[in-house]
Amino acid sequence: MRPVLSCDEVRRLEDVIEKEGTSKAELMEFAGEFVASEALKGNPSRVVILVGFGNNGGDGWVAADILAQKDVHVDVVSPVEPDEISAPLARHVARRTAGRDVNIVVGPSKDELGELIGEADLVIDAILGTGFHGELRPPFSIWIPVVNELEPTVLSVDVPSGLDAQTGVVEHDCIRATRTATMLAPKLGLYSADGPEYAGEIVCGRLYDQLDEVIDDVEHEAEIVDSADLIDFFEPLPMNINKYSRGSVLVVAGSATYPGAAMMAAKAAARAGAGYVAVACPSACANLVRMALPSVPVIDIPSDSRGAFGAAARKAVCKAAEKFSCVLCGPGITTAAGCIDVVSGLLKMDVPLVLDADALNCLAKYSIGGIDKTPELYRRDAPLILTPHHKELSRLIGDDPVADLGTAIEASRRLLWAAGSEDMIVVAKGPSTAVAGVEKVLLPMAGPASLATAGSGDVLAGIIAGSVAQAHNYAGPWELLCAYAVTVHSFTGFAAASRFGEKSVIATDLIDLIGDAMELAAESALHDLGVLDEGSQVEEA
Ligand SMILES: NC(=O)C1=CN([C@@H]2O[C@H](COP(=O)(O)OP(=O)(O)OC[C@H]3O[C@@H](n4cnc5c(N)ncnc54)[C@H](O)[C@@H]3O)[C@@H](O)[C@H]2O)[C@H](O)CC1
Ligand SMILES: [K+]
Repeated sequence: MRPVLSCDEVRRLEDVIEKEGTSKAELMEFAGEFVASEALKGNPSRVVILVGFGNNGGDGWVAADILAQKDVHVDVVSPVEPDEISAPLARHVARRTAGRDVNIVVGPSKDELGELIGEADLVIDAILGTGFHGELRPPFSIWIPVVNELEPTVLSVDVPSGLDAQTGVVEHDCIRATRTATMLAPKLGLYSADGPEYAGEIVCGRLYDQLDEVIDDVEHEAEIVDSADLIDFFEPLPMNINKYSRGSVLVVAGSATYPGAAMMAAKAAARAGAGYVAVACPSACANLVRMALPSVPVIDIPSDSRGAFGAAARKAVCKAAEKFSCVLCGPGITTAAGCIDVVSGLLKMDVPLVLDADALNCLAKYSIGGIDKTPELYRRDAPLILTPHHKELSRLIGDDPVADLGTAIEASRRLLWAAGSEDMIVVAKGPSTAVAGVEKVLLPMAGPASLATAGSGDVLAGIIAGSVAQAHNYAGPWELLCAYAVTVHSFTGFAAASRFGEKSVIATDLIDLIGDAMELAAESALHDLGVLDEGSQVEEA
């Protein structure tokens, strides 16, 4: 797993490194060397380097110096003369570079800037990094649209300029990078909100050779999960199993209005590998589910007058739930009184439980001011996995806003710290999904935008429940198991997008591709580990 840091954590890490004897000035030299080495990969003959007033610009000035020494024609575009640069370290390297064989262009007009970029093979964006806040000011608010309009190959330094490195939000405008060379560790904003759209491919410069020894001296906002980290989940099925010992899931879902949610979640749990999946749904939709899923037993639960779980549902559901290795509750249930009862009944049982969709809204409904204030509702001895999207997560914490990855992680931590349990996991769903546990927050590989389609969450909930059900002898951490399920879901998105077209994917397509997705994820893990070479992977896929 690879750490992702907040801006504060990066600053603390720089301080730790400085205490160990490597100054910030030296780090800037290493950052510039890394940028230059990334730039040279494309063998450019002309490079335009856009620099700002701060240390991000400093990295750009160092790279300019190195590239010029490698016989690359370098134009440095600066808002001011090197002597007028405000950050002392950056001013020092700018003055030094000014004495070398580089062409410095101070405050160009729009046309001059456009001409320079038009002639260049590569643009290096060293305008703004982690120090950028608020609204983009001139001249950068003028430069950035000129760059984007010409669509050159752009290498951004640390983060694309205009992106808030912490939140990933682009308020006004932002450089569209082909690649982002980030320093020491990726910043959270590269994975949040607008980050993935603007950052392009992310490469990380370690800068400091003893990074592994000091990186744990600061907290990590999150950790990126690579397929290789999930290798243990791709074991083939052992011979000596039966349908129950493989793992069983009870899907407590559906209503007269939303029978499809129960069908999709149940089928996904089975496709994810559970040997026995049953559905407990209101009698109002039981026959529909039976007809749609011939391989799935359906337990009739008393309905209310609208076809949702009724007053007698809690007892019937809890009795049925006793026999299963995992219970998934929520898809399509509504928030009727009987549903709230069912959720509270299941929470009192010590069965591994996944709460999704309306089960989360039921939980929010019967706690005042957010469930983080009423942890007794969900303190229990078996794994509890909550799978909220941003709106559901906001409801769970008393309607405080959850708008991006950073606020989703913060909200998840509020719930987890209140419960204080290693058995509780929040899968905070969004364009980048965070899997948060009390110990750590994981960022599994994000799927394509095609996954933003109705029912996609029911499929993910099914994959999670199916995976938990199979984890009999699993010693944890549960975060990693959920990260595996999220990764498989992401791969279903890629597989479905290539088969049906990016815009045409619907949730039911994903279910039948879960098996393919598991194979793609396994191949990607073997490739990461160097067991499969590039050629064989392409052949297999
Ligand atoms: N992480 C590391 O170990 C290293 C990082 N380095 C680089 O340093 C930058 C951070 O540098 P800093 O000087 O703190 O900030 P910036 O260069 O990003 O920007 C500050 C600069 O920008 C101006 N500014 C701020 N907001 C705006 C705005 N809204 N509009 C216009 N201008 C704005 C402000 O006036 C400041 O002058 C980090 O990203 C790395 O690239 C080091 O090289 C060492 C290693
Ligand atoms: K930048």
